[in-house]
Amino acid sequence: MDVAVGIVAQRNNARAQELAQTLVDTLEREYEGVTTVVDELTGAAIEADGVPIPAMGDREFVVSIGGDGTLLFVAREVGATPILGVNLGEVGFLNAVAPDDAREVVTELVGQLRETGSLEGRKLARLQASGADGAWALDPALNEVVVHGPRRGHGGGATIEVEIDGQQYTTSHADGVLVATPTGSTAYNLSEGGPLVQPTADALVVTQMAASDGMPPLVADPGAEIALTVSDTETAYAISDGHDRRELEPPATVSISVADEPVTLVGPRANFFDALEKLE
Ligand SMILES: NC(=O)c1ccc[n+]([C@@H]2O[C@H](COP(=O)([O-])OP(=O)(O)OC[C@H]3O[C@@H](n4cnc5c(N)ncnc54)[C@H](O)[C@@H]3O)[C@@H](O)[C@H]2O)c1
Ligand SMILES: Nc1ncnc2c1ncn2[C@@H]1O[C@H](COP(=O)(O)OP(=O)(O)OP(=O)(O)O)[C@@H](O)[C@H]1O
Repeated sequence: MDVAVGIVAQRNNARAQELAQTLVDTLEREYEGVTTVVDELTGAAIEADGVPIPAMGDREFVVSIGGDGTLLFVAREVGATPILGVNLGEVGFLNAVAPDDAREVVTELVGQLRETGSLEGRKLARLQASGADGAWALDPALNEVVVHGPRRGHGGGATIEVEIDGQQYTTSHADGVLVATPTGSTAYNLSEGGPLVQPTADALVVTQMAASDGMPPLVADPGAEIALTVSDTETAYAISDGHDRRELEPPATVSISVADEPVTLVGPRANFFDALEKLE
């Protein structure tokens, strides 16, 4: 079969752009029937034609070269298209492949596609967050959805009630409340005292942020319908993966549950316990 591969390099990162060039050269020169396309910024840097990243949605897979932020960004843009994460960032928790191994892994994936017509991927759950009656929705979150008051710290919080499947879990004054996926458990959730979750576990985590009268972080059923109601403040925000942000008009309720469409990662799986060392 013909194979089409998308490649996104972290912007302003010459090393990432060079690796993108190497992958383009390797795949286009050494393999017949394989086409590559890069994103617009990478294209400008390596003097190739680039396409908007959402247009890579019809590729067999997309290579994200950069840090965790770049992978989160690519995942937002390409939806269900499988992603291979190559780590050129500082933490690189979501990206299992080292730059020196990228060529080999990419060619292996192309080989697999040609032999079997498909790729074995791992599905990572995302969260959907929406306002009352579905009036608005955030981009699906791979890490977490945060609802917080006007700002972090003294005097910046709000009262936030947490309901799980219609039952109250806790109400407290807090900087915010976050709902994390297993993937996101090692990110913001960890800084706020939430538990680490093994990536193969099917669960959601609800963690209060600097609550004055809080409850322990809760590991919730993946099917849970979570409602966060924010009050006693002029403004508040709901944020997906630190990027897609919605200003709320309190009192306001944000409904959070597992999204229909997961992210699919391909390539070698990072060893979770080894990867934890990166967080220290
Ligand atoms: N205090 C905090 O820990 C804090 C505050 C804000 C945002 N964040 C995280 O940053 C994410 C957005 O990432 P970005 O790179 O666009 O922003 P960013 O540039 O602010 O990076 C935040 C850091 O989080 C790391 N990170 C992201 N996802 C991770 C994961 N699943 N496991 C371990 N580390 C991870 C990144 O490598 C980076 O070091 C948000 O989803 C949130 O989880 C963390
Ligand atoms: N090729 C690109 N085209 C457009 N925007 C990009 C591109 N690459 C990265 N970005 C933007 O940069 C952000 C990610 O970069 P960020 O500085 O957070 O680095 P990172 O991948 O997390 O690496 P590090 O770990 O070094 O911080 C994305 O959210 C996106 O907005």
